[in-house]
Amino acid sequence: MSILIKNIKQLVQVYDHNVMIVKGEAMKTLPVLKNAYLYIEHDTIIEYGEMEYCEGIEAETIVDATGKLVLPSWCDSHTHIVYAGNRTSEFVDRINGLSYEDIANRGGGILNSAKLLQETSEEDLYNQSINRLEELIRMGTGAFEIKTGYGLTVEAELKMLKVIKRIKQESLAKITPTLLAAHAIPADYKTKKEDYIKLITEKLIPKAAKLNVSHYIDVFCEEGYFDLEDTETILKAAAKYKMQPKIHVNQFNILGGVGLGVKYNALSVDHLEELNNDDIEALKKSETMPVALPGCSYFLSIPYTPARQIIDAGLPIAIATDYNPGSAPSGNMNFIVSAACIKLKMTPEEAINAATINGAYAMGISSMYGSITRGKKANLIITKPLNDYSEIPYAFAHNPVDQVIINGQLKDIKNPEENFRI
Ligand SMILES: N=CN[C@@H](CCC(=O)O)C(=O)O
Ligand SMILES: [Zn+2]
Repeated sequence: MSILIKNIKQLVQVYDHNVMIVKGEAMKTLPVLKNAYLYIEHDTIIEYGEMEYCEGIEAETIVDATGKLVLPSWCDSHTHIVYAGNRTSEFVDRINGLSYEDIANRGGGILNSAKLLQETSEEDLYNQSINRLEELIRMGTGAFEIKTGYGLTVEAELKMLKVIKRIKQESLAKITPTLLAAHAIPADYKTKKEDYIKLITEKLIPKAAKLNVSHYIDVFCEEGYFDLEDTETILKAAAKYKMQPKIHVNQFNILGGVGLGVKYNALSVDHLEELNNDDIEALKKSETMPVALPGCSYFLSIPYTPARQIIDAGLPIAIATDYNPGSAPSGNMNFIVSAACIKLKMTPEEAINAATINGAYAMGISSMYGSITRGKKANLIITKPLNDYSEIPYAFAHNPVDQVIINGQLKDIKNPEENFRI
């Protein structure tokens, strides 16, 4: 199977060498080829160049992209897309004045989603989750990290892992599973948190490792959830099974989770709505990707991650949706790219770098995803007619996507019958 896309107005994020990460000042650059073609065979980007060099190239499918842009699919490195039902009643409670913390303190929040998930069959959970995922493929996302964390029992966490495994096997999208082993303390363990941590380290992690689905471990390191010591205990237990940390830190309070993540060679530290100089200094000495989640800040009306401080310190940053039922019930990366510009004061170049190559890095897949590079996977967005890539974040809440190519397959996203499964 081969596809030739011709007359591309801007071929965005195009690299001759295999870029893995973009940091600091370099994030201001987004390499673009104007009036270009792109040639794909099977699932792989084979060649690209200016239209004058396209002569003689033949393909089974020809796409005329006159007036349109082509860029790598969004790489969403932080989602909780596998969940049951929703939490609209808490949404209304918050409108009426309760905080996220108030809701959690009265037994709602994550515990609410866990109860629903425990009562939901594996099949139903799979169907709810894959439907959400496919809606997002239509909006341009081609790679997703998916966390467990709404199980809160060994059995329900393993059910989540099995659902993620099935999505990974069946979807054309690239899936990176993460075991969010410690997301909240279940009501039964309220006065015996140590016992719950033992359950995680002695039962859940070994059983999850046996399933061999996830190579990443996550903990919600936060006041009222898991403190620094708990987090370290869990990261140590997971390290025995070679699970690398990707952790929730600094959402509401700074506990030292960034430094701890760096100490355990975290692939990413996510949220960072609160951040201090020690955190910046720790990140400077690391290979860890800071990840901002502007959809969560928007939905909960909490501070936005200080992305300028991070980038101006020479660091990289990725942006992701945090798609979940409690703090960010949207997985629309187009909105996240806009919010990064409007609220985090990132330039369009920085935001697109953060949503593509750096998002891929935060999932450990940037050698194959996140840029238009020969040999990388053909996961692409073909936009509606646009003059420039900066119109993507500018027209916030618009959908710039016209067609997608996912794992080398051209998809008609306007057709409700279109399928995105292998
Ligand atoms: N903060 C921890 N976990 C999710 C929210 C979970 C929920 O409220 O259901 C987050 O990343 O925001
Ligand atoms: Zn999250």
